[in-house]
Amino acid sequence: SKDFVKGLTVADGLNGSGLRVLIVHTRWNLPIVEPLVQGAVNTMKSLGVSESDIVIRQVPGSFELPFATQTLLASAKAAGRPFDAAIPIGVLIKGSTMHFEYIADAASHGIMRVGLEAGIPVIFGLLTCLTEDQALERAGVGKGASKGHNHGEDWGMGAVEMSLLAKK
Ligand SMILES: O=c1[nH]c(NC[C@H](O)[C@H](O)[C@H](O)CO)c([N+](=O)[O-])c(=O)[nH]1
Repeated sequence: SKDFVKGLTVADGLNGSGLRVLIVHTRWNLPIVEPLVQGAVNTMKSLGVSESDIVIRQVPGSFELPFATQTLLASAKAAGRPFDAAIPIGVLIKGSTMHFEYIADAASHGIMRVGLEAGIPVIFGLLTCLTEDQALERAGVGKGASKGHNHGEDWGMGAVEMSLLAKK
């Protein structure tokens, strides 16, 4: 039976073999970012993507994700080893100032623009949470009994699906 997670169903026939995927993740909120990265990697490997075709790089925070994704996609293409998709991963947790809103807005618009301009699917791997507990649950490491659902898995699946869509 297909996993049904809030409107997300597993697309049929997702074969990721031969795809190259870039993951750029933040060091901010790393204890939550790490399980998200692992969830994306494990899901992509389960869909046939080779571990050696998954390149993982890191940046300080979410505000740096658009630039890093843009420049790494461009340099891989220039080197003749283009990526089929990119998954920028960051966790924004609302603090006591408006910093969160400005970064969340800038990073989300930036990430969207990078994908459209590069013509390469860029998955929205940003958690924008009001509390740390919300973020932990969405990384599948919640403190409650359920532990939540690791959204990194959805992002890995989306990267494979969108790569195949772009190749058709
Ligand atoms: O990834 C994050 N970066 C954050 N700030 C750093 C920002 O992304 C940049 O790295 C920094 O402003 C330097 O450019 C965060 N907060 O400030 O709350 C946050 O929650 N998450």
